[in-house]
Amino acid sequence: MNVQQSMTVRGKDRYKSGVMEYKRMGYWEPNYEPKDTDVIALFRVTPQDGVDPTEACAAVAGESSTATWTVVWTDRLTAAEKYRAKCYRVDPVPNSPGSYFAYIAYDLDLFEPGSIANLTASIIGNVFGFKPLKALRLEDMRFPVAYVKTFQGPATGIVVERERLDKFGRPLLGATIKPKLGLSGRNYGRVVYEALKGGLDFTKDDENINSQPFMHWRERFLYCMEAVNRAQAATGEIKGTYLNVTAATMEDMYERAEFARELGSNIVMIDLVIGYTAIQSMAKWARRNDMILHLHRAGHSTYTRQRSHGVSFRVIAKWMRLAGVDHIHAGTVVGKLEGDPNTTRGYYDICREDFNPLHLEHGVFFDQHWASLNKLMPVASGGIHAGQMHQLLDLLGEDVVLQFGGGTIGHPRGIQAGATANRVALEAMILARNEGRDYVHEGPEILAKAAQTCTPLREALDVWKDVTFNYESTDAPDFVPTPSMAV
Ligand SMILES: O=C(COP(=O)(O)O)[C@H](O)[C@H](O)COP(=O)(O)O
Ligand SMILES: [Mg+2]
Repeated sequence: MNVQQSMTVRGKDRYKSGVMEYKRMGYWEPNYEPKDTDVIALFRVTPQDGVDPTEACAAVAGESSTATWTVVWTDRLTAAEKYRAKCYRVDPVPNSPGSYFAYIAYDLDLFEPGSIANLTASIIGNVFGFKPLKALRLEDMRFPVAYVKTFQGPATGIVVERERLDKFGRPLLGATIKPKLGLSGRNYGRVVYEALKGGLDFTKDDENINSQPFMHWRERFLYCMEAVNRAQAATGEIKGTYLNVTAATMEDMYERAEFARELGSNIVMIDLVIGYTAIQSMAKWARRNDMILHLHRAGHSTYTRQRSHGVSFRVIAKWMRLAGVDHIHAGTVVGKLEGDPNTTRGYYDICREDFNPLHLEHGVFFDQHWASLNKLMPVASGGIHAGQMHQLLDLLGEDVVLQFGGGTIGHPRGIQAGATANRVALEAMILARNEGRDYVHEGPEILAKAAQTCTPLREALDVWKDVTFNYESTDAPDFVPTPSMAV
């Protein structure tokens, strides 16, 4: 669709004062072959009516690298050709008139090593507010190995997490304490104890539990760790509770994390809303202190959910693997929150594989080597219950934390019973899978059989059997990938 030759103005005309189209300033280079060492970003660009698509895509390259709206002679003091990001390919988005995929290559030297803040200041810095665009979405990114190697990656990783917990061969089980807000420290600790004693591996503070008047953070930490210790003693298993250290300042977060460590916690938690630099700081702290770092993606849906504008969660997942968290909420598919199966599968692969091959059906547009960065444990959380165990295992695999908040605490016979129902459902499903049974199709039967000797499971299945969340996905691709889209 595009003029397939460079339109870059060369010679002395290039630096004459005045406004020049971005595609003529050198930000559209259709013959450019991206180097192995380039960072690549794929944007979905929706230009305003009447704006030439190639110019809009070139502008995205320009505004996310070196350009401003007019020619500046000071470009000549730099290696401008190298530092200019180059849009090298523009494809119309299939079935979506007016939208274009823009592939943009950035020289590695544009980025400070090991800094998500610096990366994002370019890639999502100014450009999302650029007036000639109606909408802009960052769909995917590819990072060269040399760049990946400048990041710490997950502080602990899946392998070491399992070794520390001494739990193998099955998903881990967790629960978010409910109600999210209002419990006193003592009552909160009681919920933690019962959930862990009933059979869960982890409990979790919710995203908005920090240090409110009804329960200051030290109170929460003290009661939660008492609960963990008692549950460990009662069950002989290692247990954990994600103590949310999210706070207003880094100093406060370090203070809270250090107190969690002093009390013997094996895990702390942060929210995505603390920002990339704070996340990287906490990842380094977690590595130094032998702590697992759980990330709740609080806030992400404000910019990940719409197909045409924002940042895809697959990109956030990549940034977070680089940044160095150990757990990341990545969707449930069957639960209450957004999650198209194929797209979610792509997020899980980004967290757990050494190498992600291009897989358009899963929304993965590039090969990505992870250069031995640790693997990141995805967390499935939000409106799930024991009756979905076969689907969860099938869709999400084994290296995942399945978190049932309401699906534990809302059990008719209480929290311990809710936890037991989930643990028994999981163990029954793992046994069936290991015996080679077709557990996906026989799932309901397998659960019913286990429920014959487990009253809590029977009650859980009875109370939640009809609960499903079948809504149309807002994030699933609205196009069918074609082979020509493979780079
Ligand atoms: O409180 C919950 C879930 O509670 P419940 O299990 O009672 O529904 C979590 O904050 C959400 O799962 C976050 O969503 P995501 O994991 O998609 O970020
Ligand atoms: Mg929550």
